[in-house]
Amino acid sequence: MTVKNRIERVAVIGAGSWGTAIATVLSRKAGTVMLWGHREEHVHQLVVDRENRKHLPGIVLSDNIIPTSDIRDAVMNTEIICAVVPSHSFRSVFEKMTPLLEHRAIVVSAIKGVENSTLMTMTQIMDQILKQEQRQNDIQTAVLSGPSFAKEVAQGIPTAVTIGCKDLKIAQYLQTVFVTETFRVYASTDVMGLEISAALKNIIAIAAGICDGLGYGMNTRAALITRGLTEITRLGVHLGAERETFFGLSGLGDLVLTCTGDLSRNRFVGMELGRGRKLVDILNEMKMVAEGVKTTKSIYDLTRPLDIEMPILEQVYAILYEDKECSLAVKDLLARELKVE
Ligand SMILES: NC(=O)C1=CN([C@@H]2O[C@H](COP(=O)(O)OP(=O)(O)OC[C@H]3O[C@@H](n4cnc5c(N)ncnc54)[C@H](OP(=O)(O)O)[C@@H]3O)[C@@H](O)[C@H]2O)C=CC1
Ligand SMILES: O=C(CO)COP(=O)(O)O
Repeated sequence: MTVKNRIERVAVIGAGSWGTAIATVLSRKAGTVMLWGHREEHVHQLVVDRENRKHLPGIVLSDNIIPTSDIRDAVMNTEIICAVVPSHSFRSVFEKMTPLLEHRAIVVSAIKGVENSTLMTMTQIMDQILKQEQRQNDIQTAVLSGPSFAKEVAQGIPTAVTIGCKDLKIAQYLQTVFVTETFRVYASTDVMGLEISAALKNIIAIAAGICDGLGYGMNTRAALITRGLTEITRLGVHLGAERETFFGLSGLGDLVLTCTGDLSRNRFVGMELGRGRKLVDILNEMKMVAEGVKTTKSIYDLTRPLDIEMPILEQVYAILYEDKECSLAVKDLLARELKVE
């Protein structure tokens, strides 16, 4: 039995689908799980209904999950905090949170994205703010990533993820905190590899969705997953990540899940684009975040000055931000100069 380390109190910052699912996992391990949401009326609804109707319908919140809209209340007396807000809102949330963190707290990002304005990953944002607040030697940061649709995790469907921290001992401690009978956790020290693979798989999932929306078949999807993985690995290794990470749960694992799974919001955006709809209309209708849209811009801006070949990224960028026709983008990908694999 691997379900170890029952702890008193943990906090989940972000009451969307993934935050609520993680709270459900942690509720089996912790005495109290504080679940922070940014909108008071949503938190009130969680308190009254004991269900997140908007983001994770059908899952009953156990009694030890305490929804709150007061971030001080959420992080007070709490050693482990899991951050699960959309990447574009993380900086402002973390800025609010930092002065309130207990001495020696550990903040685990379960967010998959790269910030538009700074091109930073979530742990880079944390490191920057912690330094500004002179708390870099006090607070530890980590990442949770892997193939994990919120709905399936909350339903207790067997799932495996990876937790990364530069300090292996802390990653191994967090393993024991998050693991349950159905939620298996691996440890890693390759924080950059986990964050880059997690963010970039969403771009490839949009591409896979586009091809599905255009009516292409399994051959196309398999090619995209394989060449997408090459592209993600190329950038990750350039940024200092370990090659092996891209063949693990956060790399190949999440790429396969998101490029093939009907629950993926990123693949959904791609499918609708492939069917001919406009991005703005698709996003306006969605209740949840599709991180790949913003991340495509971040990674495009990040790689432009670098000499790194990212052909799928470039085509997804052109479709999302330059209104390129989807079928023309696929045609251009296929017409590229022939290569050695
Ligand atoms: N869902 C999944 O299966 C998985 C998601 N992830 C990652 O988790 C992260 C969160 O995604 P997910 O929970 O799915 O997204 P959702 O869209 O389901 O929920 C996002 C949550 O963040 C809230 N939010 C929006 N803006 C802000 C803000 N400015 N400040 C604070 N909170 C805000 C939303 O509130 P409201 O809607 O009420 O405004 C909502 O509660 C993403 O990076 C995603 O890639 C990772 C693995 C699995
Ligand atoms: O990251 C996810 C599963 O691991 C969720 O993917 P989507 O954001 O595309 O739904």
